Amino acid sequence: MTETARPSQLTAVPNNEGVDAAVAAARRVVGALLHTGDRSPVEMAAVAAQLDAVAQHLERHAPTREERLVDMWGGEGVTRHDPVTGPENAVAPPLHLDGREDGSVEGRVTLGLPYQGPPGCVHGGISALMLDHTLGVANHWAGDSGMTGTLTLRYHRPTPLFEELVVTARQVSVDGRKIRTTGEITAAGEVCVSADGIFVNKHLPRPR
Ligand SMILES: CCCCC/C=C\C/C=C\C/C=C\C/C=C\CCCC(=O)SCCNC(=O)CCNC(=O)[C@H](O)C(C)(C)COP(=O)(O)OP(=O)(O)OC[C@H]1O[C@@H](n2cnc3c(N)ncnc32)[C@H](O)[C@@H]1OP(=O)(O)O
Repeated sequence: MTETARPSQLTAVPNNEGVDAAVAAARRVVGALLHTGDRSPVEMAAVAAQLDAVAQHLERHAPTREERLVDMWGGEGVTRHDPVTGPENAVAPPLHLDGREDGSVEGRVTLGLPYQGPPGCVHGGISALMLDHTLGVANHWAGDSGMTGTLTLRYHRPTPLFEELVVTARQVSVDGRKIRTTGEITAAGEVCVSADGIFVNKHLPRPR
């Protein structure tokens, strides 16, 4: 194999400390709020006050938005903030993607109640989000990448919550600036959602 020197981890690995640890706790809070709901003895007004106090503390010590944007895009490697894989983003499931030697990328994730659409199943927009991102990362892994121009999805069967999902994607072709990419989400070996994307080779400048 000639590719062993290439890093195959295409998404940021969470540090179990710093903001990543706080974000993991925030994800837990989001899940716990949804699981608890209003029909519990929990005093939600007190919970709201505690959470507001945490938010206020963070806001007081945050850099400006412009500074933060520069910081977010400072590294040349993988992003830590995106809403699919980002360990700094509490709304990210998070999905962790690895590059495979056959040129495709693969990630595994189990989603809970915050991502529910139909009863007990993943919201179709969340599937679209994961596939859009995974197709984008597959392009990055293949070498030619760009912005999503058209993303076509087929929902074959409901995508289950609370079960391991495998999200895969691969670049199919590059024709000038147009990049074709496909991917799918499977559960227990069955295809739940498949995606065909046309990406256009364009990159917005990083904030400086
Ligand atoms: C978020 C994290 C990013 C991290 C990046 C850095 C490192 C991280 C490492 C790994 C991660 C890698 C990747 C990131 C993962 C996911 C990425 C997320 C994807 C997105 O979330 S991205 C946001 C949504 N996306 C937009 O916000 C696009 C808005 N839009 C535009 O910016 C323009 O509209 C554009 C650029 C689409 C085209 O504009 P343009 O002027 O450059 O194109 P032009 O007219 O020159 O056409 C040239 C040829 O493309 C064909 N063509 C044109 N438009 C098309 C379309 N829509 N569909 C199909 N084909 C189309 C024409 O037909 C022609 O084809 P032909 O040559 O054959 O005639």
